[in-house]
Formats: sequence, structure tokens, C-alpha cells
Amino acid sequence: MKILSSSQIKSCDIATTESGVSSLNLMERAAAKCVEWIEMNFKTTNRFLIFCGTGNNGGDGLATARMLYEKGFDVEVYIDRANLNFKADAEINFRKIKKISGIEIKDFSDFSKTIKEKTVLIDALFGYGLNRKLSGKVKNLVETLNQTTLPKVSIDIPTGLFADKVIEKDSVVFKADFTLTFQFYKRSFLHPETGRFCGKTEVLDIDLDSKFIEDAKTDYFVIDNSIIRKIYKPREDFSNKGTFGKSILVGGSYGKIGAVLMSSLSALRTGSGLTFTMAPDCGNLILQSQIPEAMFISSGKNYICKIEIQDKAIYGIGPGLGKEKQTQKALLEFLKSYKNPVVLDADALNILAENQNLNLIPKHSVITPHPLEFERLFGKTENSFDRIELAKEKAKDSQIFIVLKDHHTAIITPDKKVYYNITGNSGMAKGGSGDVLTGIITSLISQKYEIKEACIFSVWLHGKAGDFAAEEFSRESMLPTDLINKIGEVFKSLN
Ligand SMILES: NC(=O)C1=CN([C@@H]2O[C@H](COP(=O)(O)OP(=O)(O)OC[C@H]3O[C@@H](n4cnc5c(N)ncnc54)[C@H](O)[C@@H]3O)[C@@H](O)[C@H]2O)[C@H](O)CC1
Ligand SMILES: [K+]
Repeated sequence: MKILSSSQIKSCDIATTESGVSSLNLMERAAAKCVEWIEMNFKTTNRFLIFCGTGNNGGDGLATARMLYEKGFDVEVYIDRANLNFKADAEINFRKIKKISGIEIKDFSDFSKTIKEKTVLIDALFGYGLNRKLSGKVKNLVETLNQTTLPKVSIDIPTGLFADKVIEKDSVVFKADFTLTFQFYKRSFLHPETGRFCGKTEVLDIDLDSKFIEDAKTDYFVIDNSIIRKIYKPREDFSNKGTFGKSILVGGSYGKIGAVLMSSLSALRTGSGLTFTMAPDCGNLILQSQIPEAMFISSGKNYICKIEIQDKAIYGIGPGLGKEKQTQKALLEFLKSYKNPVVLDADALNILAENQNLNLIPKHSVITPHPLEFERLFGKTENSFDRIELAKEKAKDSQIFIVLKDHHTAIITPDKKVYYNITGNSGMAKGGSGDVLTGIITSLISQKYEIKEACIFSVWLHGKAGDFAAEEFSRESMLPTDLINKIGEVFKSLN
């Protein structure tokens, strides 16, 4: 799914109206989709307070209020009585509301936090037209609304958020429990500083001009089921273990054998044909007894001392690797002579950062840093939006794929495209989760998935398995090994 900028969305609106759908009808369509969702999801609530701005976001709110009232709900509309300068379509909807005696129209200042009945607050103050941070009456209103514990729904975008850029640190933003956004995800929903205001995001299809969307140029995408369906390759019947590649997971050190064990296990669970674990001897018994399917390659006594080159294999290097001098030397020597794409994670990245030999990373390799590892490699950034822009430059310069792990992991490609993942949950924020992802990526590349597609499919699969694990064990209790054991269920859901 493409992510368009606010100006592109505006142009898309215009293209849609030029194709014969009036802007007023588009507003009706948007409102109707909101009402449909509200009816489905608030079955026991009868009272809605809708807070409306003067732009088209406000217009959506006014139309939503009218439709909810017509369906028998108890509705109150709040506006700024000192500013009735509504935009055209919003004005038309305001006049309609004024003619309905059953809908009380109040001023923002009339809102009182002490509400008894079951009530839902609907934010239709600002949408993608916001061009500066909130101030004055609206800012005070949003602060007051945020102090209530009532369920909160934002239309299109939580008021106070921009569609595609970060907010100033002291900005006031409506804290939504649900965001009903039209047609596209907005980038701000997918970044940590801003996404925390969205609650659960629902993308409502309002049937915008498909040709415009098809032709729209963007660097930003959300990984959705349609992308996954195109990527996933069901396993051929007539095949043998050699058909599905050879993965070599390199890592482990005394006390951290589990990391490379999880990577090896997840590589197997993801379908790798032949899987080897290259680790120090201290891990031999653990690995050979825990994963008999993975063959053991000895390297050092308590930490990796040499990384031998085997042909026709995909290497995943880093889980539990440690940073012993000999390990550092082994990695740098390996990278000096091995020129095929590799997957580099965790301490492999930290070693490269400390030695500043990023030039040793083979082209089309995959690195999987979390924000701190990214910073060690490429330097500090002001915020996560700047971090993505820096990652785009670095991915292009080094011709590598960067899997930037975060609540919404982003894949940055050598041609500077950004794919945001929307599967997964906070239960995955535990040691070992990254090791599992490394195994999945290594496995899919060894199974001859194109590297970009392997990265996209891997983060989606990893998150989906995490969602299945959370469902069974709760976010608090789920373990990375539970996630590995759910990979099969994800594949079954694809068949
Ligand atoms: N394709 C779609 O997504 C559709 C979206 N719709 C809705 O339209 C809004 C965008 O409407 P717009 O009038 O462009 O902007 P807003 O309503 O978000 O803002 C109104 C207006 O307010 C001024 N403004 C901006 N920032 C501030 C500020 N901090 N303080 C005061 N005033 C401010 C500025 O002039 C804005 O223009 C979209 O979100 C959807 O809800 C359509 O209804 C259907 C199709
Ligand atoms: K809004």
C-alpha cells in the first residue's frame, strides 16, 4: 500500500472530484464510512460528542454527526463559536446541522469533563491540513479532552499531528484510541514520536481516484497483505533439501549460545533446506541436542575465532557473537574475502561500527540494526524521520538493505524506498527477538527470494508470528521461542 504525502492526498482528492465525484459527495462518503465503523465498534454506546474544526476535517465531523443522529444516536456538536468561517463543504454541513433541532450545538468552552453517561468523543478538529502546532482555544480543548478517560476517536488524523513529519516536542495532540483514516496510512502513524497518538488505526477506503493512486510516485509504502501475497512462493512438490538453500548462522559465545540457537531454529522453521550453525565448541552439546536438524561447524572454544567460507550458502552473522578481539579479526577477515550478500546483525554491526569498516559490507547485504546500533554505525539523528532519511542515503551509498528495527520496523532499500511493517506487538520487545528475525531473513534469502522481497516478507512473517504468540501467551509472557513456534501457523494462513 502506497503512503502519499498530505499534498499528494490533496491532489488525489482533486483528481477524484475531477473524475465526477463532487467534494461534497466525497465528504458524505468519508462520513458514511466513519459511521459504518462506529456502529460496528461501539455497539453499546448511544452518545457521541463531535468536536469540529472549520476545514474539511470539521466538515467530515459535521456530516458524521448528522448521520449518527439520523440513525438514532444521541449527538452533540462542539464548534468554536468565535470562528464560524467554515470552508465551503463544511459550511453546507454546518447549515444542515443547524436545521436539526435534536442536535445541540455548543461552544468548545461548554465541554465539561464530568460526564456520566457512556459517551464517545470524536475528534474532527484538524486533519491533513494542519500546518502549525495547536494553540489557543483548540489547544486548550484538546488538553481537556485528553484528561478524560472517555473513548476517543479521531477522524483521519489525530488533531495536532501532521501527516508526514515529526511534531515539536511540546506539541499538544489528541490522544486517540482509534484513528479512522481515509484511504492511506500516513507516515506519522508509523513513527514512535507521533504514532503513539493514533491508537488502533483503521484505513477506510473512500474509493479515491485509482488512476491517480496508481500513477502517484512515492518512496514510502506499508507492507500489506497484497504485497505479501505477491511475494510468498508456496513450496514446490518436486524438490529436495538442496532446492531450499543452505543457511549458515554464525554467532554464539560463552553464555550467549541461545542467540545463535534461536537464529538457527527460526531459519529451519522458515523452511531452510540445509542449516548450519557455526559457533564455538562451548555451544556444541547445547546446539546439537536442541536442534539436531542443524549441522554444527566448530569455530573456537568459547567464542568465534574463524569464519570459514563455504560456497552456495547464505550467512547470517551476529547473534550472540560477542566482541572478542579474535572474533573481530575473524569477521573482518571473512568480509575482506567474501563478496556475496550476507545478513549482519547485533555484534557484527557493532564490530563494524567500532572499526568503521562499513566499506567491507558486500553489496546487497542486509543489516538489521535497532536504533542504537544504527546510531553507532551512521551517527545520531534528531528524530526517527531524520533517521529514515539518513538510512535512505546510507542504503544508497553502500547499496545495502537496512532493516531498521522499531515498533514499526522499516526496510530501506538501495534505491531509497521505505517499506513500513505493521504486524507485530510490544510482546516482541524482548532479548532474542532480533536473533529470530536474522534467522528468518537468512533462511528466505537462501531459499532464493529476491533480497528486497526476503526482507519485506521476513519482517511481516516475524511480526505475524509475534501476533499469534501474543494471542496464545499474552504480550507479557510470550517468548521469542514461542514466536519461532508460531512461524508454521503463519505459513498455514498463507496456504
Ligand atoms: N482524501 C481524503 O483523505 C479526504 C479527506 N477529507 C477531509 O479533509 C481533511 C483535510 O481538510 P483541510 O480543509 O485541507 O484541512 P483541515 O480540516 O485539516 O484544516 C483546516 C484548516 O485549518 C487551518 N489550520 C491548519 N493548522 C492550523 C492550526 N494549527 N491552527 C488553526 N488553523 C489551522 C488551515 O487553513 C487548514 O486548511 C482531511 O483530513 C479529511 O478529514 C475530505 O472530507 C474527504 C476526502
Ligand atoms: K482529526
